[in-house]
Amino acid sequence: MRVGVIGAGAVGGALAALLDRSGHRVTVTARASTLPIVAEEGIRLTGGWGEHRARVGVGPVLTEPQDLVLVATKAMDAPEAAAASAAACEGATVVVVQNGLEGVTRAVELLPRSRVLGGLALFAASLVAPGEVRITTPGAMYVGPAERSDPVIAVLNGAVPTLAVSDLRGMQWTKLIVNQVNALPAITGKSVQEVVADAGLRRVLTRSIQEAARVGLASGVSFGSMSGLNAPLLRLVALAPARLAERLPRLMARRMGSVPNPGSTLQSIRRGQPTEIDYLNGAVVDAARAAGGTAPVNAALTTMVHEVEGSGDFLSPGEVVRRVGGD
Ligand SMILES: NC(=O)C1=CN([C@@H]2O[C@H](COP(=O)(O)OP(=O)(O)OC[C@H]3O[C@@H](n4cnc5c(N)ncnc54)[C@H](OP(=O)(O)O)[C@@H]3O)[C@@H](O)[C@H]2O)C=CC1
Ligand SMILES: CC(C)(CO)C(=O)C(=O)O
Repeated sequence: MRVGVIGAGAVGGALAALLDRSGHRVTVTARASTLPIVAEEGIRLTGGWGEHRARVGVGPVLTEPQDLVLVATKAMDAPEAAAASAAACEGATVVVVQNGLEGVTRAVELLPRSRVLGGLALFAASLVAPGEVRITTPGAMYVGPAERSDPVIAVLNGAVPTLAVSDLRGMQWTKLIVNQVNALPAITGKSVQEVVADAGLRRVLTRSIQEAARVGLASGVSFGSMSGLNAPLLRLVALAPARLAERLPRLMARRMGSVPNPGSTLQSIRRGQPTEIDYLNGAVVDAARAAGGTAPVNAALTTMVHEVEGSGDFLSPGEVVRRVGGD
């Protein structure tokens, strides 16, 4: 199958390499200094799914028609990146592999001649250098709305464990809960596992998770089941005393394994790039407002990530706990 991947970063690079390994004809888009490196050396995959060097086609945009296209940029870059390759997406299935709530809706508007699906990646990937990706935690992809028998699910599942989902919105919200682990590494420079091991930061993370789960419930969301999280558990976590709810971040860190995971937001900070935080904790703040409430912990975390983006200076755990305030 002809597969195009828009955005050869951590997730796009990993998926491009895995699809190449399972025999597909893969072309990726890349910018600036990444393009000549991928053209010359391909994409190198290491870590939890083994080693592979993928020789893939590469250009600034997709020019040839594709059967399947994966959009794997950060949320704020996706509209421009997808529009630039729109002609090659005509008639193709486009899977927007992205965190946050809005990616699919925006892509449907931009690509009216494509079938657009959403993709939620539960694996953790680090872009260690241009064209080089390390899988720090292997995990599944959830794609939908789709049936189990959908040929696109079969193609993806041949490369990376992929499950079809019917209620994409419920799954996007559960992923938004998982992505509560992103902000604190971006603010402190620590891995997700280090954040969870720190008592003060773990308390802040627990409060942001509980707040996000309450906002989801107030918005009428029916949380999907993914990676040990499901609707009854998240309802329990939303209402439980903080001490009990702290078990959830501990469970999430355990599932991540021992290889330090910076998360995708800290990786942007380390590269001096803008982060996606307005689409993660920021989305919780927006949803709270739409439901007539507030989300002060998620708002404080969003503000602090933007501060670190601007200054490049990480905050100490004590400062973060103080800034988030009240228990
Ligand atoms: N990393 C992870 O472990 C996970 C990430 N995700 C989600 O997946 C999505 C992608 O994240 P991730 O792979 O980490 O992000 P990266 O920043 O590693 O990769 C994004 C890629 O998109 C490229 N890009 C940006 N704008 C354009 C454009 N206009 N045209 C072409 N390419 C462009 C970037 O190029 P350049 O290098 O030039 O900036 C970069 O290579 C995000 O929504 C993230 O939240 C989900 C699960 C896990
Ligand atoms: C799954 C997880 C938390 C992996 O790090 C992720 O989605 C991200 O980093 O954006």
